[in-house]
Amino acid sequence: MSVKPDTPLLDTVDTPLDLRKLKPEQLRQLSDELRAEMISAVGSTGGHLGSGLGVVELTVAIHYVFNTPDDRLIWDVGHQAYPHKILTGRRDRIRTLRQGGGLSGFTKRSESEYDPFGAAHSSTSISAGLGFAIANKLNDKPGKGIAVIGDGAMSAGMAYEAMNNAEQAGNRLVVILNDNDMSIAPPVGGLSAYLARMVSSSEYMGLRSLASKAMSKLSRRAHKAVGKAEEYTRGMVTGGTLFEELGFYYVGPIDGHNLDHLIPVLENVRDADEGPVLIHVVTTKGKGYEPAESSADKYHGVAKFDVITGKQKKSSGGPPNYQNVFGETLAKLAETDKRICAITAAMPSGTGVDKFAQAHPERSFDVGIAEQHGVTFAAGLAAQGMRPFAAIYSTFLQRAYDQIVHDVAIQNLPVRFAIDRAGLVGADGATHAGSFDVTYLATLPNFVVMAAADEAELVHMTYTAAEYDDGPIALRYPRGAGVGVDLPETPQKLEIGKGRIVREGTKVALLSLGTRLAESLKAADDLEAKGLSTTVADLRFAKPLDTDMIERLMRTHEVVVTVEEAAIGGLGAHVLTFASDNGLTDSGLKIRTLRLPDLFQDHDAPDKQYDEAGLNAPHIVDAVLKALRHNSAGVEEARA
Ligand SMILES: Cc1ncc(C[n+]2csc(CCOP(=O)(O)OP(=O)(O)O)c2C)c(N)n1
Ligand SMILES: CC(=O)[C@@H](O)[C@H](O)COP(=O)(O)O
Ligand SMILES: [Mg+2]
Repeated sequence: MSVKPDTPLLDTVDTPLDLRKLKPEQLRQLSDELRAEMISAVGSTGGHLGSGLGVVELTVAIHYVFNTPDDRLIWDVGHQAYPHKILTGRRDRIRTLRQGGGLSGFTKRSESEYDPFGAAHSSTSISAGLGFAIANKLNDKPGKGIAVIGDGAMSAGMAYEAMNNAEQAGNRLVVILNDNDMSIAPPVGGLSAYLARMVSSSEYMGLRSLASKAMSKLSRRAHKAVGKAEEYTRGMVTGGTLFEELGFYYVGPIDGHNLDHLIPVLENVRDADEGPVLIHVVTTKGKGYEPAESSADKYHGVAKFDVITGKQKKSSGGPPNYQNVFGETLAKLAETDKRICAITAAMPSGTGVDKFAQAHPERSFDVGIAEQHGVTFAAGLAAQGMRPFAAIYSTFLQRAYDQIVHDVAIQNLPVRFAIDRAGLVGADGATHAGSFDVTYLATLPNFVVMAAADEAELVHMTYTAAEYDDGPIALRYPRGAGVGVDLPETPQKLEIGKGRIVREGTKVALLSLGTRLAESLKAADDLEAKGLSTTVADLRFAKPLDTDMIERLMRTHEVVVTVEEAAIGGLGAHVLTFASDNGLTDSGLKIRTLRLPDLFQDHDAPDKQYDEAGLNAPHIVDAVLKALRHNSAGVEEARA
């Protein structure tokens, strides 16, 4: 348990209206208390820590200077918005963050009028901010769009698409680039290097005298204030920055922890007649909490932790997680197969690609938050004879759907998709759930779609994908620990489109795809105990289906139930289509499809989410009994 900090000043602030009553000289104390409160809260819940710590002063300054909620403040990704939540009427629930029924770990429209736009996937803030700004302009309403976007999020194409369009917003759009020189991992690529040069270049520092030139492009009022602004900013870059070329007035870089710098610069920008403006703010991820500042990932995402020591309460021991199994298996395969490459879109540790990178740095590519580019890059590699694995979370792969269809599937290129975070993910909630990939991939001609039932299957599927050169192939697996089966010494090449019978019965057949296999086996035990002989098949492939096996089971069993951690339109839909196309439903066969519900499920513990989804063993049993019109004891009910 973390002790709640003493926060006398913060206790007087429930919303930004209270904050704006404070004197500027009180904001330092308020920020310190806000930081302590955030550390204490995340210590007791776990969650995203480093990013929020880095924007404490920025959060205070924005709400102090701008007229939120009428000025529409949009936090990119939203993982840094905990201090914002504390200052916008949600402090009383801050220790429910990411818990079932509690506050979301991201911004969410239904939570507060101070969250005008929901987020969690990155790089949407400038587009949305532009939308708010233009809507207000068209309706002659006051209110700017203020987008706060990190240097990592700035690597995505969408940010540039938005900036390319931003001029029409004029001074109603303010972009604040929060540059902490970190993504989840250290940031990559030319843009990151460019920002680092902007911040550190001695040439630039020597050009301070040109500050007034840059600032004079803003309003006359701002021009008058330029002396003050110049004094408070660390300097200004001459014209010609990338952002200026895109039509922004660039201001910065400024020290994002120094309120004496932040407040007057934000005031100037608020009052400027011209725009759009981009303020380049330099911060430190994890600021003000030593264990975070000194950790390699700056405590991006943490388990519950002891505030004094910073030690996280992570469970040790137990089965290896799927990510490590994938990364290590691929690294091993790549020792003898020089064509294997791995691609991650800014999630090297999350996907296990870091394991591959340690062994094969020259064949490992972190493309930044750029899933679309990552997929087409993989397509190019595949077209040139390489064996690329694009290791991307299911939810983030949604971004690259046209690239999947147009660049990969239509050209039938053998890109291997290692689809991580398949199924429900727990505390990150609906935005991060891997619900749709089976549906969106298995509908595409040429695709092979596999789902691992356990970590040993993941080894086999990784190998199978590596060896498959006939077209695109995907393997999906969930977040976290495996089920504890032995890992094979030698991976097997699976026959494409063939499932396996795990347990043979006669009356009920459960067709499982993915890690619901364990629940299906539990359900089978229960059904057997009720006298219902049950077959359990691990289909392995959503596409191509093992039609021989499915037809045999349909012809020999009374009830067939599909079970998958995927939305409607996945395995169940394909099995039903096959059955009806082939007349297998014409003679009284009972088919039921268990899948994720047709709604966006809120964050909670994964097992509870699966309970809510109706995908645990009791739900499978229930579906069978209902199909057979048996009561819960397995006794057949009289028909009306
Ligand atoms: C489309 C998409 N891809 C990947 C992620 C995973 N992700 C969340 S935060 C983050 C790093 C963001 O870095 P930055 O914008 O610099 O923010 P910081 O955490 O440094 O404050 C990544 C890669 C995501 N949320 N959305
Ligand atoms: C904000 C974000 O998108 C990531 O930080 C995400 O929360 C990571 O999720 P995992 O913990 O499953 O890697
Ligand atoms: Mg960053």
